[in-house]
Amino acid sequence: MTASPSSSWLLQTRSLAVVYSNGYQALQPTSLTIRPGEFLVLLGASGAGKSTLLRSLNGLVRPTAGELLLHDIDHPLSGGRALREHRRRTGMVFQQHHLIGRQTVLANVLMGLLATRSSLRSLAPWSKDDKEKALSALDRVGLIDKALTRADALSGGQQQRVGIARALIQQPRLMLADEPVASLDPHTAESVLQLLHDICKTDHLTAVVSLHQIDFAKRFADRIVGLSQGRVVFDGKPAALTDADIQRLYTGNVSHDAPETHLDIPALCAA
Ligand SMILES: Nc1ncnc2c1ncn2[C@@H]1O[C@H](COP(=O)(O)OP(=O)(O)OP(=O)(O)O)[C@@H](O)[C@H]1O
Repeated sequence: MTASPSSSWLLQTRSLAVVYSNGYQALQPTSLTIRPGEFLVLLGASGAGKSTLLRSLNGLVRPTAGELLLHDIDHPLSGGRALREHRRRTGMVFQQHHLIGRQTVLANVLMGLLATRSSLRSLAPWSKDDKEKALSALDRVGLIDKALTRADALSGGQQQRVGIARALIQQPRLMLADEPVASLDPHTAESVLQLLHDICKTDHLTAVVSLHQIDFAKRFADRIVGLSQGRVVFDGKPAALTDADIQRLYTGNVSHDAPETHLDIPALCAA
């Protein structure tokens, strides 16, 4: 099913579910509608299913049931041209950056263009235009002066900025960021997340970002989707997230009959 180009939604999951090959159901049937330009943060304890949901949005994890709908591409996860087109327009930012350490920063950013090219074209050398695009992406993340530095000579925060530039060069409309600041110190994490947020807002990109830091989620998200044991247990604006919701998210305590576990919520928020 396809909606009109002026659609008020970019993507929808309809009862999307994932059972891994060992039989574990990491994502229960999940239906979400994600609007263009929305900065959506996925929260939940370790193992709640955040990465599984996020990666199923571009087929890095294959859903075993349900559907993913895009407003302008039919059956985006069906493979072939539809999946290629969906991935071409989807930037990914990973916790561990996945940079090639011995290559320059510029070369790493150019790698982002591979997602947009046929395998034949990707054998050709980078053009002047390609390099200008890469430098422009580096400029946006404040690293143009590091273009010719080896990637492994950068700090963790700088490497993550390169990861953002590599995603940006694809000119995506959807950004999927899987715990993009989990391995950074709190100050660097905040500046990298602020940058990602600002770029998404300026370019009107839709973002789905998994995070562990509740305070960042509250500050940056337009909408928080909270997962517990593969199920959505919260979906709303940051201001609507209560201490009880947080408790439920981080204890997996979805049953009202289950014994309560008390968490130090202020400490969690500040972590
Ligand atoms: N390839 C796999 N095969 C089997 N089980 C898996 C696989 N990948 C993840 N899981 C399991 O699925 C559940 C959800 O994992 P997922 O990585 O989506 O959680 P998460 O919320 O992103 O966790 P974290 O915050 O620790 O990254 C976990 O119990 C995990 O062990």
